[in-house]
Amino acid sequence: MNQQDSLKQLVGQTAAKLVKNGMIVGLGTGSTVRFLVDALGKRVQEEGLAITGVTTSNRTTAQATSLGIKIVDLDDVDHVDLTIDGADEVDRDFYGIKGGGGALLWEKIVNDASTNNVWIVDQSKVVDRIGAFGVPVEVIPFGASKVFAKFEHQGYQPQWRTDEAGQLYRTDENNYIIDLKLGPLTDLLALAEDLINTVGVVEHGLFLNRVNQVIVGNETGITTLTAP
Ligand SMILES: O=C[C@H](O)[C@H](O)[C@H](O)COP(=O)(O)O
Repeated sequence: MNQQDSLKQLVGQTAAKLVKNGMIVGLGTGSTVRFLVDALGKRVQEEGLAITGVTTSNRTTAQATSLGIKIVDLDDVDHVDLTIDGADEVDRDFYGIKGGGGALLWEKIVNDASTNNVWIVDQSKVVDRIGAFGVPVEVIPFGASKVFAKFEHQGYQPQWRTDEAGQLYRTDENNYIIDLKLGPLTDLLALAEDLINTVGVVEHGLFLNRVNQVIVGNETGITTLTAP
């Protein structure tokens, strides 16, 4: 395992300890969350930890179910106690970008329904100013090229997300993703507002002040950042 994966495993295993018996737990998506779900599956199997999970992607559902974690639909619970998710970038004000794995829409919905939100990241994700990663935007397929053209016109430097086969990437909701390659961002609130008000946009990957705690894995171990 390379160093970055070791850090992802470390934060995943650390966050798994936050989960208590009886909790309704939101499970994020991505390579870091995979380690969390592995660790939770182990606790379910070895300690009899009784939890109910809601997931943010079909991938996470498949992994969690295969490990014996009970998964229900978000609409079948009245709240979520704690959601643990990864992130692509986060700054010291807890402004973040998500959606590198294409799961931003369900992730934001579960985040919104959750009393507490924790992100788990390796140190490479903590930045002074978010944006270098790009901003993923989920758009419905109908008329998507019109949205793309609008973004071009606005100077947002859009790129279609493609899959391994070179086809347009499809999300779990069968939508497309357009990545905006804007570079480090200054007026985040205005951008978020503009994106969500663009007809055809379903959701965007700017997660602004949506998390209570960030668990960061670095060479010296774990650092926990708490919301400013
Ligand atoms: O759509 C995917 C999610 O937002 C992920 O949580 C995010 O991309 C981080 O993923 P990873 O842990 O693989 O870097």
